[in-house]
Amino acid sequence: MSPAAPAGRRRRAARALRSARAAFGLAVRAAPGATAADVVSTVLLGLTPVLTAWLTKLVIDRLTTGGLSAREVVTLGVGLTLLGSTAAALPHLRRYLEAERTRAVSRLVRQRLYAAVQRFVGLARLEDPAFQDRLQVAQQTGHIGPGQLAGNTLAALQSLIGMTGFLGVLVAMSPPTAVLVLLAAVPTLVIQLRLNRRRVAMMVNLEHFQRRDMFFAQLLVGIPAAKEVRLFGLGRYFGDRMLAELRGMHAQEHRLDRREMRAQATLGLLGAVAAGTGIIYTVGIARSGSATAGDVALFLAAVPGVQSALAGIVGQLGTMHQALLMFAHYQAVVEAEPDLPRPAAPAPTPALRSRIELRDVWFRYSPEHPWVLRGVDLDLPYGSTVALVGLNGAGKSTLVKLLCRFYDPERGSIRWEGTDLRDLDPAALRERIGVVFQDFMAYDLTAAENIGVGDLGSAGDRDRLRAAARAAGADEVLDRLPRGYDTLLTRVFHDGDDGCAGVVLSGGQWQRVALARAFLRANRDLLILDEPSSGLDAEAEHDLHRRLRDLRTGATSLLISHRLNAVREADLIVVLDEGRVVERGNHAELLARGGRYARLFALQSRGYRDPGPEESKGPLLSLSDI
Ligand SMILES: Nc1ncnc2c1ncn2[C@@H]1O[C@H](COP(=O)(O)OP(=O)(O)OP(=O)(O)O)[C@@H](O)[C@H]1O
Repeated sequence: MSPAAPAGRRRRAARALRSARAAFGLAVRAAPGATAADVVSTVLLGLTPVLTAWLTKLVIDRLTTGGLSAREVVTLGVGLTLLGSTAAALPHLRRYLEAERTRAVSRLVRQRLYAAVQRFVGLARLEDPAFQDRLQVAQQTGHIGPGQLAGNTLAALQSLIGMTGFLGVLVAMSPPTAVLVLLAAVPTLVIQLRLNRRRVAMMVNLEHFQRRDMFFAQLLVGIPAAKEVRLFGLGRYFGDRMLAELRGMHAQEHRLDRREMRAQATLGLLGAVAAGTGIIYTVGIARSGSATAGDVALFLAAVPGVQSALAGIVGQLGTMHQALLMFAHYQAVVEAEPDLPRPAAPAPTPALRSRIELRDVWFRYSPEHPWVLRGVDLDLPYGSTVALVGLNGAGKSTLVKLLCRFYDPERGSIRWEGTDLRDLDPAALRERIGVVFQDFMAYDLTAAENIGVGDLGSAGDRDRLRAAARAAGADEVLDRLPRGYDTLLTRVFHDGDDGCAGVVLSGGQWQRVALARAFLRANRDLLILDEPSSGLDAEAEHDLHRRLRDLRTGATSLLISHRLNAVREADLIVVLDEGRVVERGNHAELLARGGRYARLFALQSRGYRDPGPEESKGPLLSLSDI
């Protein structure tokens, strides 16, 4: 055996111990009263079978020797009845206490898990598939672990008390049988622990299958994909892919189940042989007169008593081990290092009064990905509107993510009033920014909530919500909804009170709601609009840009748009190509330069005019070119 093996085992044991301590701590903190009451019930329940067997032996011995007085009959009867009542009632009390504890633990664990996820201020961790797998395991099993661990420990304690009592009896009556029964349990314990490790490894491994299975199932039943699934006839295709994932999972489970079944059956056989040997031995000594009938009865109760208690302990240890291994994933998420370094003493984030500077910014999503930004130098001066244009994939939205500090540049720096974003508190920085993301969220909430989440401090102020909606051109649409601003904007949920279904907004209407959300933060220092008008009709777009002009007065804004007409009034237009700034200037300067911007602008404006004789000679692009 290599010297690394014991070290690995020690590390595993130390990790398990740490997880166990954390899990117990959580269970006790979540439900101290229920846990204490459960401990008392457990001790009582553990003592009951041994005391019952002992009283039964006394009854049999007294009966066979003929010395049972009326007083003893009453005493033994009352004792047996009390023990019977305890054995009958306490399991129900324990079930109730366990349910109470499970609920309390579930609340506490979830609260900690989601608080931990919120600590990841960036996006990289959430976009890592391996971390997502772990997060899913933590979500599904983290809340079970501590409760289950406490429950299993108490059950094991109950078995241990019972076993100790019966073992005492066995040792007194037949030490070799006691040793045999104990030895028979050792392989069970070892094999059970090994099987558990395999099961947990399999469960983690299956998580990826499960997420894909859920993904295909969601495509089949969810609303977002319903149109394409029907039109393209994808139901069968996605159904087959879902079943393939399910088959993959079941094949792994099947292999492990078979292995477990074989191991359990062999171990059961071993236990039966040990018990049989012990019984033959005791009946033998009873026949020779060295034991009473009561002793035989007690022995007959003690052997299966020890065995079932041992099996119980091994089973409980197995489940505890499994719960611990699963809980370790929860622990790993809760204790994960922050995804972005946060300064111990963040610099204050001042109001924007001079500029935001990007200096030689290089960025890629990971070392395996290509560079997305390659040495970008850019200034966003206070009070100006900078427009960012470029072809698909040029890196525009990525630059927005860096400005919000969802990621850090790999090289170079972004400075806010001269301070590197890495030295600021991300929350304080984001407080100063209002954004409409290209892939903005459509929340399955009411219209008022959909706007209010833009600034929770103003969410209850209906006048401010209306003003933001008016600025985004959404007020009229929302007013006409069945319940006005209180209408649910979804078909996924209905109003819990009267079952009133929500409504579905059009793409452009949603975009106005998202704009209203950003306008609720309009007093922020930097307003970023990533494709704010892509879904709007021509009239609404014209209207929006007029409003934006008013709103931008005195504010600093970054505008991203493929519609060059929408950015022509910007103070500075920056053309990004494959992560590099290739042109910069105002609209007139860029047109005069006759470069990439001028070509793109000519191309777009040509599309709005009747083609002249030269232009109508042929299409720029036909479907056959694709
Ligand atoms: N989370 C991510 N992980 C890995 N690569 C990404 C991620 N997000 C974007 N990319 C890649 O980065 C490049 C730039 O994407 P980005 O969204 O910044 O382009 P864009 O200029 O905004 O494009 P568009 O005009 O189409 O919105 C693309 O090649 C894209 O595939």
